[in-house]
Amino acid sequence: MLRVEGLRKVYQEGTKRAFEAVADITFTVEQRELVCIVGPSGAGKTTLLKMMAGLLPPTAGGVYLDGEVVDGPPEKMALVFQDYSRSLYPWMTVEENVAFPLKHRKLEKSESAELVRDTLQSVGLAGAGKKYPWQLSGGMQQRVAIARALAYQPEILLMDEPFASVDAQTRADLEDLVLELRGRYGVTVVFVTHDIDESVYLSDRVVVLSPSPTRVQEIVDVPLPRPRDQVATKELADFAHLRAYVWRSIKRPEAADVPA
Ligand SMILES: Nc1ncnc2c1ncn2[C@@H]1O[C@H](COP(=O)(O)OP(=O)(O)OP(=O)(O)O)[C@@H](O)[C@H]1O
Repeated sequence: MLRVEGLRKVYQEGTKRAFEAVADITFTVEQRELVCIVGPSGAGKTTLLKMMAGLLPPTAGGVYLDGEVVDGPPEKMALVFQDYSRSLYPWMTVEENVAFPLKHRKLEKSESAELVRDTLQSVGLAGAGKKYPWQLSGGMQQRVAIARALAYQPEILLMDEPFASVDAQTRADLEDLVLELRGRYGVTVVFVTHDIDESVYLSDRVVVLSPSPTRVQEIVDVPLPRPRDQVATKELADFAHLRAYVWRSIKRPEAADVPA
């Protein structure tokens, strides 16, 4: 349903300092799939996600959602970024932040209030609606950002290193929250991460990117059983094997020659 085809991005095109960030990327994401994108630092992961979100025009190729070209932010998509402190409005309460994107939808006030209440409850923040973001911990603020994205009722959630700025325990909790919410809302998730363990733990498939100018190095299937569990899943020999495989593919592309 979401197809990335021959995508290329050259920054400052036509100038002497033109820089090819993304060379040629093609892959598809099926409905309800959870696909992680990993790659070395500076590989162009954010550039790719911005093009997928219709925020950055590609130099060549295209992104297609249900067969239609994406040339601006699609109604069916929502985004969650790493930097929750900049993505939430500090002068608005948690409820107002979650309700903000709903203003574009012509919803009854009661309908909008119900969506805000339900999504805050689903991320475990039922009691925090009247607080301001700066009164919450980093992990709680990121939950607000997730609730805001879900209240918009997207078919696709694009997440750009959403848990890179929180501590390890909170990160594990938020990973499980994403898995639970995907089950509950049936949303398709594209998740950019630096963290190989995180990519294997969450994914149905991992798209491994090469260093810049970026190409798809390979796409790794992750047939680990669901529901996943932070301890039981990570104890599996298959988890260790996949993790090592993806790691080698990123660090030493030529060394990932044992099939996953
Ligand atoms: N607006 C821009 N103008 C020029 N070059 C840019 C611009 N945005 C990004 N780049 C360059 O494109 C390359 C890819 O950047 P991008 O942020 O997409 O990579 P990334 O894989 O998300 O990085 P990281 O792993 O560090 O988060 C980098 O070399 C970066 O300097």
